[in-house]
Parts: sequence; C-alpha cells; structure tokens
Amino acid sequence: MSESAPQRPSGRGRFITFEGGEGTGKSTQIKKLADRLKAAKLRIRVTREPGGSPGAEIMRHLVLSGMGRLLGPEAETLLFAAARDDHVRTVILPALNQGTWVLCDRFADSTRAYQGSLGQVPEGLINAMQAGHDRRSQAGPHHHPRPAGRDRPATRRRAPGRWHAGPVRGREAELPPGPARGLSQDCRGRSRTLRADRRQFRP
Ligand SMILES: Nc1ncnc2c1ncn2[C@@H]1O[C@H](COP(=O)(O)OP(=O)(O)O)[C@@H](O)[C@H]1O
Ligand SMILES: Cc1cn([C@H]2C[C@H](O)[C@@H](COP(=O)(O)OP(=O)(O)O)O2)c(=O)[nH]c1=O
Repeated sequence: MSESAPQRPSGRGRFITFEGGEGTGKSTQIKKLADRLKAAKLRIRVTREPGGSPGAEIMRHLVLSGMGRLLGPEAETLLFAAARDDHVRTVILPALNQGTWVLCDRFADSTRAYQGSLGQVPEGLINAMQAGHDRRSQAGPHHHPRPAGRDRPATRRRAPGRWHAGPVRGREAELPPGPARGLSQDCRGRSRTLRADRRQFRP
C-alpha cells in the first residue's frame, strides 16, 4: 500500500476487496484502510460477503448454516450468486455511483477459491455468474485470468466422497489444499491484485 494519501476520485467510487483465509487479517486491514481513507476525506462504505445487504444477510445465514452442503456445491454457488446479486444491486453500485469507496470483506475470489478450487464447481458456472454481476454493474468486466494449467474442463466430475468446500468456518486447517492457498495462487500475476504478507501488514 502506498504511503501517500489517495487522491480524491472524480465521479465514481472505487471497489476494493479483501481476500484471504479465515483469520488472516482481512478485517484488520479493512479497518486500517477505512481510517486512512476517512482521514483523506473520502466517503467510504465497509461491507462483506456473504451478506452486506438485508437480503444477502438472510442468504448468509442459509449458506453458513451448512444448507449448501445438503444441496451440493453447484446449488450452493447459486446461493452465493443470489446473495451477491442483491448486495451488488442494492449496496455496492449505489454507493459507487455516489462516489463512495467500497471496501468489501471477501468477494468473487472467495467463490473461485472455495467453490471453484475446493468445491470443484466448473469454472464455466462461476464465470457465468460473474458475467451476470459485471453486466448489471456496467463497471466493465472483472478479469479473472487463471494461471496456466489450472483451467478445468466444465465437465470434470468431483471424485466420489471428495470434501465439498463450501463455507467452512473454522475448518480450513483440516484441509490439505486450503482455500488460502487457492486464493494466493489465484492472485499471482494479476495486475488488479496486491498480495499482502501479514508480517508486513501489522494490525
Ligand atoms: N498482520 C498481523 N499479524 C499478526 N496478527 C494479526 C495480523 N493481522 C491481524 N491479526 C490478528 O489476527 C486475528 C484475526 O484477524 P482478523 O482481521 O479478524 O482476520 P479475518 O478478518 O481475516 O478473519 C485478530 O486477532 C488480529 O488481531
Ligand atoms: C464470499 C464467499 C465466502 N465463502 C466462505 C468463506 C468463509 O468460510 C465463509 C465466510 O465466513 P466469514 O466468517 O465471513 O469469513 P472470515 O472467517 O474469513 O471472517 O464463507 C465461500 O465459500 N464462498 C464465497 O463466495
């Protein structure tokens, strides 16, 4: 993060998402950045996923209750999509259109890591879901280039009995190919991401 104060944007606000495994310091860094932006006289809105709007908070209870596990990873991904749609339409876009900077605790990269990389939901479904949000936001596409060799055919099946990722609060340590690793691999080589090492980004 730059040490100089951010410039006041003209027109639209900026959308900044914080991604990482559980307890990696996302909320801590959001608070720090929010304080800096407020000091620079920028309007900010802090929000989170799943949730962030009244409708999406109801969906949050559903997905974090483990209901997604009963339905299966594809259906669970659609629950996340429905929650995100409400959040984007009713909170994020109106704020950005008013020039507010939006800081969001988790967003689309969590879906790619938890449902995509871990749950093995076909990339095509996740891309289609993201394309819908991009279309509605008219903010230009969110680019999600994937490192070479990580693309999967949409038809690939999960091995029987394979662990279904989903929202797994408190269980990341049990997982060999953890979501945090998926997130960190996913962000490599992307110009839109900044990788933050918690040793450098203290509370
Ligand atoms: N850079 C850091 N180094 C060490 N501990 C940290 C760091 N950032 C946050 N913490 C601590 O780790 C815990 C989880 O941080 P939190 O910001 O709530 O994570 P998250 O929002 O990703 O779940 C908190 O107790 C916090 O004080
Ligand atoms: C946004 C999102 C979250 N999740 C998961 C990640 C977390 O396990 C859970 C959200 O829990 P939460 O308590 O908000 O996260 P954290 O512990 O990092 O503060 O939902 C998905 O599986 N897919 C998604 O698209």
